[in-house]
Amino acid sequence: MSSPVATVVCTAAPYDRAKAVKEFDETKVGVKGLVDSGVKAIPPIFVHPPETLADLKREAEPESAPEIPTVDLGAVQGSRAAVVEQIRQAASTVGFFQVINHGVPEELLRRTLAAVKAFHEQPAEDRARVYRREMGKGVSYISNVDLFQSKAASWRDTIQIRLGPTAADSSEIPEVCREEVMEWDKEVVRVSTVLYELLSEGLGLGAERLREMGLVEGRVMVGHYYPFCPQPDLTVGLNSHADPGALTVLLQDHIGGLQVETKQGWIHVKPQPQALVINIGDFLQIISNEAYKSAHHRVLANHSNEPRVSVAVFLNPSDRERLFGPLPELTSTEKPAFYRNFTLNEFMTRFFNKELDGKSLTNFFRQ
Ligand SMILES: O=C(O)CCC(=O)C(=O)O
Ligand SMILES: [Fe+2]
Repeated sequence: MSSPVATVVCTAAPYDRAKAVKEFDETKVGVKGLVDSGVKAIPPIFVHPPETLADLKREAEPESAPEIPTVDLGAVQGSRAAVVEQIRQAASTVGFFQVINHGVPEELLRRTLAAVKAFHEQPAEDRARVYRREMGKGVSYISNVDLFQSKAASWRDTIQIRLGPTAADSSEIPEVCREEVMEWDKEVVRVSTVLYELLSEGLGLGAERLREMGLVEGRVMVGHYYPFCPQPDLTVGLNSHADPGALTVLLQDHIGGLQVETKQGWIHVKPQPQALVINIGDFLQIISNEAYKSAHHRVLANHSNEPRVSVAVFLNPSDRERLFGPLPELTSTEKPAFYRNFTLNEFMTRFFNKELDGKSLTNFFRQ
């Protein structure tokens, strides 16, 4: 007699990722809400594929580890040419540098980080009120800008505030951070104007060239909050990406976790009290005809008990319908334009319809 054949009945429903993502989004309280609920393991929607995880680099680095350059902006008074050269060098290689002596009062750096932290640590119902994916009036609180496009979600929440050319109405900006965001914006405008002048000179152009293209006017601020992650080796804080805009001015707290991809591999952007981190975006790589380079960067999931806070302001041209491409002064028969012309609308639509996992500029290569 043959033995009875066991029939295995699988009662567990197959895992429905799309449903889990939607349910998470509908909580409207982000990763912070999960942490507050006491999760000890990260939900499966946050687990990244093995190829992403294998490449993460968390180990402590030796003292001799490479670092991104630090430029002393205060030295402009002594030797402007030397500062232009340091910035040109950084912008044309790693695409990332830190600036010190930028003139922003230390207490404003501290207050801005504290205000963004306070926004994210408000009672859940206060955050949920501004949780939305559309920028609408110019303020939106979301977890993962690419939540519905990405293969895996990241351990991070964000408040986005439009600062220009049409800024969010100040009454729309949550009161806990309103004053600080507005003061911060003024300082970013001042510092980025100086940086564009130095970057223009580094390209051999007149100091006003980049600024006159309106590259300080289109501004969006993001205030990121990276809560403690119980399983930091299974996810990331922010996927590897290059910023699409012209220039990014970033303020980070003391926790660390930001890394940039260089010829020597991924290196840490070490928190320096009072420094601002500056990076070149794809747009500036294109208009400089690759004299300046945007770089891939990412943030590791935060394993510290203290949350990590960072505030980035993305600087873009204000005119979204104008045609942009490599500047004619930077192209020649020996160095023809590497990219075709495009409008910022076309460029940004391409960026936001995909996962944050790489460069968008390959779509704009000249055929
Ligand atoms: O949080 C950080 O340090 C980096 C943020 C960033 O790269 C971005 O918002 O594009
Ligand atoms: Fe970025």
